[in-house]
This record gives sequence, C-alpha cells and structure tokens, in this order.
Amino acid sequence: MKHLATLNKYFIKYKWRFLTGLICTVISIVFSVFQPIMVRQIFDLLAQNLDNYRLISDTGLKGFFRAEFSRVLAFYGISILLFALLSGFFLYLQRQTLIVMSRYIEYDLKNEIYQHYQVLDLNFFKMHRTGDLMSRITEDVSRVRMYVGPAIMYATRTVFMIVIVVYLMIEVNPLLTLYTLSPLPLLALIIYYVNRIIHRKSERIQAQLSNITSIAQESYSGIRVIKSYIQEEGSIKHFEEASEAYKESSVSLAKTDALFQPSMALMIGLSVVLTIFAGGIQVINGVITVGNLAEFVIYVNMLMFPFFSIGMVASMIQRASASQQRLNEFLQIEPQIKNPVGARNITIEGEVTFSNVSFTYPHTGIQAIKDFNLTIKPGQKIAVIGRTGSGKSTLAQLLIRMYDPQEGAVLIDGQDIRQVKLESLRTQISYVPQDVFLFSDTIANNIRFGTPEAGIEAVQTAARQASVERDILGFKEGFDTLVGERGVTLSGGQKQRISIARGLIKDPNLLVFDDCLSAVDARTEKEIIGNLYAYLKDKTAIIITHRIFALFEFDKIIVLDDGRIVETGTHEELLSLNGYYTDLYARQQSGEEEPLIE
Ligand SMILES: Nc1ncnc2c1ncn2[C@@H]1O[C@H](COP(=O)(O)OP(=O)(O)OP(=O)(O)O)[C@@H](O)[C@H]1O
Repeated sequence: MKHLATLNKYFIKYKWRFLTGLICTVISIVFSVFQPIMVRQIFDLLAQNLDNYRLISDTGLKGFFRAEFSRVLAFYGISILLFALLSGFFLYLQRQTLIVMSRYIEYDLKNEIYQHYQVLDLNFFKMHRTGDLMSRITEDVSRVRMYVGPAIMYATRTVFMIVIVVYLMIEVNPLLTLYTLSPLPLLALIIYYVNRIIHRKSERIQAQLSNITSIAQESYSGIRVIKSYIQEEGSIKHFEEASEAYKESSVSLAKTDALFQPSMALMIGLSVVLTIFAGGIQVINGVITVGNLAEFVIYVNMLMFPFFSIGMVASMIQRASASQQRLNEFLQIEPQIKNPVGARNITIEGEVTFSNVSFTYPHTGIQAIKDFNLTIKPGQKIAVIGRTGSGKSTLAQLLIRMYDPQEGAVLIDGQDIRQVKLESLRTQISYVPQDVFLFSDTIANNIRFGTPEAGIEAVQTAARQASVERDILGFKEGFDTLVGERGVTLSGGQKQRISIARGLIKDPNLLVFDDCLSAVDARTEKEIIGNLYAYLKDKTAIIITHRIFALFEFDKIIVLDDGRIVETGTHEELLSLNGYYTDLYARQQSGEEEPLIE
C-alpha cells in the first residue's frame, strides 16, 4: 500500500473532482436506502389493514378502503421510483467524477513516465528490454488506474453502503442482522481468491497473446528469409504451438469464469434463505413485522455487491501496488548523463580534444577506449579507421555525451563537455549514426527531424548534398512520401542518405559520420564524398569508416585497434609506415576487403 502513496499528489491535484465524487457516492446511497424503508411501510400497512378490510361487509366502505389503498400504494410507488431516479442520477455523477478523474490521472502518469524515458540515458535503455519499457507505460499504468478509479469508487461505495445499511438493520433487529450477514464475509473471501485466480490466468493469457503477436510480427518482417530458406512449415508449427498454449489457458479461464457467477448466486441465495428463515421465526415470535422481513431481504441484496467488491477491490489494490512499486523504482532512476549545476551554453567552433580518455561500458564491463589522446583543430577532417569492435563508434558516443568516460575528459573548444548544457552541445553537433532509424513519417519530416523549423528548400538542399534528392523525386509523392510500414520501403542506401541529409540540414560546425556509407554503392559514395567536400569546407568532421577513402584528403587518419591509436598520419604517411593501414589498403585493392573508393 505504501507504494500507492505516491499517487496522493494526483488526488490533491484533482481534489474537487475527488470530493464531489465522494459526496455523490454518499448521496446516491442515502437515496437508495429509502426503497427498503418504504417497502417495509407498505408491507406493514397492508398487513395491519388487510384483516379489517376482509371483515368489512359494507361494499361502500370496501370501495372507500380500496381507493384509499390504491392512493397510498401509488404514492409509495411514485416515491420509490423518484428515489431510485435520484440515486441513479448521483450514481451517474459519481462515475462521471471518479472514473473521469482516473482517466486524467492515467493521462498524467503516462506523460510523466514518457518524459522520464526521454531524460534517461542510453545505458538505461541498453539494460532494459523494450517489452518491459512498453509494459510500464501500458499495463502498469492501467493497473494503477484501476486503483485511482474503480477501486476507490467501489471501496467508498462499499464502506458507506455497509455502514448505512448495517446501521439500519441493527436498528430493526441486531440478532437477525447477525444471521443475515454471517455468509457475507465468506463471500468476500471467496471472491478475493477467485479474482486472484482469474487475474493470474488472465495475465498468463496476456503474455501468451503478446508472444503470438511477436511471432506473427517477426514472421511478417522476416518473410523473405522464411521463404528463401523454405521454413514455412516450421514457422506454421511454431505459431501453432504458441496458439495451442494460448487456447489451453483461455479454456481454463473460461472454466473458472463459469464458476464465478453461479457461486455468487449461491451465496446470495443462501443469505436470502437465512434471512427469510431466521426472520420468519422472528415474525412469528412477534419480534419484527412482515415489513421488516421484506426490508431485510432488500438490505441483503443491497449488501451483496459491496461485499462482493471487497474481494475485487482488495485484489485490484494489490495489483496496483505492485505496478506502482515498479513505476516508483523507475521514476526514481536518475539519469547519469545530465546537466551539471551551473551548466554553460557553448558556441562550438570545432576544436575537439580527447584527453587521456578511458571508457568501459558499465553493464558489460567491456573496455572500449583505453587512454586515448587526440586533438582535432577547427576545420580539420579526421578519419577514424579500424577493424570491427575497435572502439570507433564509442568515440562518437563519448563526443555527443551519450556516455561519460570513467577517466580523462572530452573537451570541445577547450571546455569539458560535462560542464556544458546537453541541449547546447547536441544541437551544435550533427551525428549520423551507424544504425539508421527513420520514423513513420514523410521523408521531408524525417530529414528536418532535428530542425523542425526548416523549410522545404533547406530539406531539398540537404537531400541534394546527401545525393538522395534524385531518388526522392522518383517517388510519386516526392518529399511527402511516407516512410516505413504505411509508406514506401526504402533501400538500405536510401535510408543511409536520408539519415545523412538529416545531419547536414542542421549545418553545424562539428559533424560525426559513423560508418554511414556502408550500404551505398561506389558511384554514389563518390558523389556524396564530392558533395561533402564542399559542404565540410570550414567545418570540423570526424568520419568513422571501415574503408579507406583515398580520394578524400583527410588532415589526419587515425587507425584504432582495441580502443587505442595504433597508427596516425595522412594517407601517404600511413602507407609509408607499412603497418595495419598499408595492409588494409593492400587488401582493399586486391578486393579481399571491401573495395577501395577511387
Ligand atoms: N552499448 C554497448 N554496450 C556494451 N558494449 C558495447 C556497446 N557498444 C559497443 N560495445 C563494445 O565496445 C567495443 C567497441 O565497440 P564499437 O561499437 O565502438 O566498435 P566499432 O569500432 O565502432 O565497431 P564497428 O566497426 O563494428 O561498428 C566492442 O567490443 C563492443 O562489443
């Protein structure tokens, strides 16, 4: 329960709705208890006067009696109807306030979680599975909503209903109250356990359903691989197995569900029988009236749902508490990469220094960069080359502060980037990552992703510089073509070039290209490099690559191996060293490695 205390801030935020909801609950209950009271009065009136009526032989008097009875019955009938309407109206208001409040809280909570996801650093996302992250914002929030909405509503209703009705019952006869209420706690207990079983089974079904969905999703995405390896049969079998498990669980849930309603009816029937039996004896003994007995039968029915909801609410609260605990733990995670106190803005000129930098990925313990030193002057073009896993991308990640080094510092224009405002740093560096990611949006919006204010001319220029404009204009909708599932399927090279255009449109002084030409053909690569030459004229650029671009005159080429610089120099200087670079160059030329671009 203590975990749910975090939600109190929302009850305070929506205090007026909350209070109105509680008041409406009480009013609705008060109006509803008039019904049994009036039924009692009618029964007693009839019981008291029926004998007298039968004894009257005078037809005129009989007619008068009957008319009088009809009038009284009509009055009670209309009153009961009126009170039922009023009770129903306030019930409506209660739902309008409390359930609507729970939807507002759900909205706030989802936003709070999403905002927290946005501030958390890369390390967090590496350590958690996407499914887990998704379920926080969907399942956990919806369970918590069940607490702030329905659970609170049912709990308040239950408390007030039990207090008011039991008070009225005791007023009539405490002993009969005891008899009548005796099966009800048992009912609450049974409901609680049955509910837990139902939820456990529902959760299993939910997990199996999402398994089926992922299997289907994966097979749609991988349909080309499935078909080319003739694995259709295997894929069908895999799906059938998952479906079978889902079916078994669903049938099992249906069986439990089927028991639920009849057990409820049995409990209600038991209570009514007990009331009539014990109450009948009390009536014969003259302790209570026939009206009281009728009144009690209605009370028992009125108490059924509240007792039933005790079990339901208890299990709702339990589940919400577990979910809120998960949410609290998550919301308390502080991002490791954040703005320090007194963070400064920076206007990047383009000087980059790695000073004795060592970095180990925290969750794997892999040391990717070891005592790394490098200075890049403003306007210089640097190539970082090295075999796979040598630490090239890690350098880029450190430069845009996706991670902080454990030792040493990364400086831009002489300032330690840990002292600079993150937004200021990242808006002035264009980073084109190795893994391209395009959003399900138009090509134009994908290009202007980091600069939403950019006009279509700027988008077109960036596309031209990235040598992708021709491809885009070839699509029917041009720059308005939708990308992804709802739109066209782009080739790997087209995606890479759109991603490059996204980096170029920012027009910063410092750019990092992380192996982002791997999927384009040699001719296009040459074209892009030609365009980049002009574009990068006064800018600082770090180009991470597997391949040697002999055409591009780099100020410095750095050869990285196992997180360390093993060779450094210009193309000619490195060739004269007869080392790793020469070897790579020779292999590229002989076609053993990827081809040399010339
Ligand atoms: N997010 C990560 N978490 C843990 N370890 C990582 C992560 N990214 C990279 N590594 C590890 O750090 C080392 C350097 O990886 P990095 O991606 O920097 O190499 P790279 O030279 O860019 O390789 P490639 O050319 O294949 O992209 C590798 O051993 C890799 O397994």
